[in-house]
Amino acid sequence: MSYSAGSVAKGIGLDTPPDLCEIFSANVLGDLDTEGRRRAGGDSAPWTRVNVWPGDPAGFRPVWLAYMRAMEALSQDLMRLFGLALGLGEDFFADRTDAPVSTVVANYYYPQTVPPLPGQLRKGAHTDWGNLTVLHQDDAGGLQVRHRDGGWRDVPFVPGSFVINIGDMMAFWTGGRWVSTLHRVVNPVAGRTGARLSIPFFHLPNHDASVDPVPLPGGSGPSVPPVPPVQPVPAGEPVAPPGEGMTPGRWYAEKMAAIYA
Ligand SMILES: O=C(O)CCC(=O)C(=O)O
Ligand SMILES: [Fe+2]
Repeated sequence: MSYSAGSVAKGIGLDTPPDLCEIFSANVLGDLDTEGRRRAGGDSAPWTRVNVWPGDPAGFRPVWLAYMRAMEALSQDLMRLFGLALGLGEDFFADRTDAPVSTVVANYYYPQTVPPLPGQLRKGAHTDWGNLTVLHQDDAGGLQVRHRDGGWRDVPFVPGSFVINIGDMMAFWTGGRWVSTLHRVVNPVAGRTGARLSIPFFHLPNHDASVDPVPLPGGSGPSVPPVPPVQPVPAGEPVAPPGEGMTPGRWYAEKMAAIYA
């Protein structure tokens, strides 16, 4: 049921050793029949795979399905707020997100009993690929976000709360006005071997929605200086605007391919 998590930092061009993390993953489309999944865009797309559920513990599958439904509804509410915040109206994203290919993941950061390799983290620096991420984290600590001043800030555990990350799609749609949060999970201090668990829900648009920048009231483009890239990321921003013909589906598939290469 678990496998190597690959290296998420490869998604922004960093060549790092594998993340010290195991993953369980399920997609909102993964329980549809073959035809339902195929309609979501091509046989090889990652979100057209069948969900594989463990039989043990009993009740695992219905709990996760209910959680995915609740997270999808919360994410849709947030997208309506995003539309209002951008001056586009609450329904602006509706037809771009009415057949979402969202994914839920459980990240199990196992106890570290041997020293990490140079450059190896629980999860390397990356941005999330969707519209937004609703992240549940436990109190073990280690999640950090990149700050405009070039440093990293700890994201504290706040009981009963979620962490919301802006993803690549919001950065594309807003022409960089909203920044796709660069983040990572650092290793526990030497000798502290405790595990960590986090559960991000990656809210994705329709696989074939347009990701071209939309004209924003007040003008598009960055309103704040870009976050400095993590060295040795190639020059430019961590998330470069996609070329012609990019779709969320292709962006997601290409990032996945880089991460698990
Ligand atoms: O474990 C965390 O707190 C963050 C996980 C994460 O960034 C991810 O899975 O994309
Ligand atoms: Fe992430």
